[in-house]
Amino acid sequence: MRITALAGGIGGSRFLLGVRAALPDADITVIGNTGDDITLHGLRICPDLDTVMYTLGGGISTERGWGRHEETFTVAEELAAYGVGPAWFGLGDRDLATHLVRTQMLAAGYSLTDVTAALCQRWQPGLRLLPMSDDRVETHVVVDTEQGRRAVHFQEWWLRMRAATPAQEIISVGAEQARPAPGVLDALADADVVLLPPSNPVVSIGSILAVPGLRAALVATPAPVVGVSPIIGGAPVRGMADACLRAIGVATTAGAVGAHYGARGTPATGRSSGGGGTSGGGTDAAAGGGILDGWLVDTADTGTQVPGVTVKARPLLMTDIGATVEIVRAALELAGV
Ligand SMILES: C[C@H](OP(=O)(O)O)C(=O)O
Repeated sequence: MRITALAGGIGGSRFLLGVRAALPDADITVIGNTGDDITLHGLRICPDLDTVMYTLGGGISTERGWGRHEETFTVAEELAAYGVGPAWFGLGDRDLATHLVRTQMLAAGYSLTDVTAALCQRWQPGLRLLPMSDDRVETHVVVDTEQGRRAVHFQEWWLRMRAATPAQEIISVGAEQARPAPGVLDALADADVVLLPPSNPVVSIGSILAVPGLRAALVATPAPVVGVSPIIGGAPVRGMADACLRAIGVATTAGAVGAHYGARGTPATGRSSGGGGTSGGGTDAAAGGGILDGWLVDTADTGTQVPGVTVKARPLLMTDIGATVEIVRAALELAGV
């Protein structure tokens, strides 16, 4: 079976562990979010791609959910001693090696797709990890500060501001010019099933959908498309998705997020921009419309309805790998595969 999943970082990776365990023989392709990417100290850092790679490759810090296990932070401490920040970004020593390799390869002319494949040679995640685009797309957040309105990088808003400063707007800078990375559109067209893990619907899945052509490929694929709600009982399972949803005028409920994704082929209600949550991918709106055939919600949200979408309720907490496998099986059952 060919499974294609769109994924952010921590939530997406935990779900993917379940996909791999549920279907060890499946051909799994992951289209990873690169909107969180940032350049620090001259290094290109791809937090979500690395979280998928480390989690599936057994190198993740399971306590933190991001970065390497058995990590040290000597370089970050030395930088701080020079007064060089930002202190809010956790740059570990082991992790640094990944960014050095990536930056060196990008500078030598390799694409992010090639670099990601090369890094995965080491980690053997058991799936094909593709960046959503080889072109640079960065999520920026418009906030009001004492110095006035300004745009900050998503990482600064998420990590330094803890998403506590209301986002006036979330923008996918560069999305309109971005092209899907090689293999991305084929992975959607050739899939037997497409899964949307319980990743952040705005800054993870929304960023991926902001790449022109991605939404249209989801609408057009003959494969069923099933999503798993990241919202349970009116709150995000983890992360600060509520702050992101507020910014795009979508309520923090499983039903509202399902309607935001929308029934496949129909104009989705509640979707505030063509980019699927973030603005900047607006040119894709013409090819727009909803993307879901099925929507899995938690039993806390039993009774949720999304017009045109088959909704099923079951426990959605990914407490351990066994529970996650059962969620994946329910998603596949909903997809009818
Ligand atoms: C819900 C979210 O999942 P991600 O978008 O990182 O996959 C998170 O873990 O913050």
